[in-house]
This record gives sequence, structure tokens and C-alpha cells, in this order.
Amino acid sequence: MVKVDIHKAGYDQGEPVIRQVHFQINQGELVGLIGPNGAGKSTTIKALLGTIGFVEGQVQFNDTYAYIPEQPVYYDELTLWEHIQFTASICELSEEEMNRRVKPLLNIFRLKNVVHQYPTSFSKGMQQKLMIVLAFLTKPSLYIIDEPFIGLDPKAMKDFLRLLDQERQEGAAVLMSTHMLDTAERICDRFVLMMNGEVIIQGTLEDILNAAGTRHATLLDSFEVLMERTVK
Ligand SMILES: Nc1ncnc2c1ncn2[C@@H]1O[C@H](COP(=O)(O)OP(=O)(O)OP(=O)(O)O)[C@@H](O)[C@H]1O
Repeated sequence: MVKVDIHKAGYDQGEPVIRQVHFQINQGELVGLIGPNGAGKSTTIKALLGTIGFVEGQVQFNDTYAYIPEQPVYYDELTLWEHIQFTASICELSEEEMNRRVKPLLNIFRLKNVVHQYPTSFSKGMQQKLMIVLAFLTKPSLYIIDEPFIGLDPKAMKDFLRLLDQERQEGAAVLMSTHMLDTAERICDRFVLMMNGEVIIQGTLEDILNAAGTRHATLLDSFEVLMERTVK
């Protein structure tokens, strides 16, 4: 669904922030992008999206994608419903299809009663749900999600993961950056672990536990071992 071959990328020309980031995500896969603060996860996502100063290399998308940012982005002057209509019109969805897709989402995320309100008046979690609803509305073949677990209440998080699972069963792929390693360990098929702007290891949980020599430990334990090893 996406093949990433980034040699260098950064915000200012001549000052790369990430180097040699190579991975791919196949149909139905959920790949966790993990690493400490400043490792280059968001920069990698921005390089994929092409919203960064420069990228040397190539990112090949197979089909459509949706991006769910960590910080919600919306139009101050549009209501929630107008955001939905705007997104549906960009994706050329019929009104019938838009309603069919969006109604269950508004119910699940308990936004039905605020559809005619402006997201400026929403809580952070509600704004995040708006981003999620718009992404699911477009039914992309790839979801790119930056730290989804901060701000969502436990029920919303559970519902979000369930919907994502359904999409994956229909073939969608997911790239998710997160610090919530216990959740990541439970839900991801594979991991790309970054540090200092580079990928230090990628693979399944088993690959990572093996590489760290921590076979019966958790992703977090292995993450710490691998990070320490890289610093030394
Ligand atoms: N807009 C920017 N301009 C210049 N440098 C930036 C910018 N945003 C991030 N950086 C730098 O890029 C490096 C990687 O940052 P990035 O935001 O990609 O890390 P991250 O892994 O997403 O971290 P976190 O877990 O804290 O979100 C850091 O050294 C950071 O200072």
C-alpha cells in the first residue's frame, strides 16, 4: 500500500533530520512507528505526506490515504456537518453514500448532537474524533495516524481500534506512530523502531525481542535494550 525509500529528509535544505528510512506496508497490515521523543517519527510521516522542506528519495502510494494528525486540524468557519459534506464532495461521494457511512460513525463517537456546531467549541478529544470520522468517511486504502491514543477516552479508543480492524479486514493498511507500547504490542503486526533520525530495527515483535535478546519480555523492555545499545 506504501513503499517508503527516504534517503534524507528535513525541514531546511542541507540539514537532514531523518536518514535512510526504508519500509513498506502491505494490504491489511498495521505497522507501528515507534521511538523516543525527537526520534523522527513525525518527520517521517511529514516526509510521506510531502509536507516538509525537502525529501531525497521516493514514497510510492498504491492508492488513496488518509492522515489523522496528532493535533486536530479543522476549518474554524465550518460546522462538523459542513466538514463532513466538504470531505464527501472532495471524495465525490453521493449524499446517500455519505449518510450511509457517516451516521454510524457519529453514533459510535457520540457526535450526533453536535453535528451543527463548530469544532472550535469541541474538547480536544471531540476534535480528534472529528478527524477520525472524516478519515473513515473517505475509506482510504492506507491510514496514516500520528499518536492516536492521547486525548481519546477509553471507549472511543476501543471503538476506534475496532473500526480500524474492520477496515484492515477489507484490505486497508495502517501506519501508526505511538508511544503507547503496551497497546502497540497488542495490535501491531510489525514495528519500525526509530532513533536519532534513523531506523534502528524493524520487524515483528518476535524479531525485535530476538534482536534485543529479551525473548520473554515486552516490547517496552526490548525498546529500552535496543535504545541503550544504540546510544553506546
Ligand atoms: N518544524 C521543524 N523544524 C525544524 N526541526 C524540526 C521541526 N520539527 C521537528 N524538528 C526536529 O526533527 C527532529 C525529529 O523530530 P520529530 O518531531 O520527527 O520527532 P518524533 O519522533 O515525532 O518525536 P515525539 O515523540 O516527541 O513526537 C527533532 O530533532 C526535532 O527538533
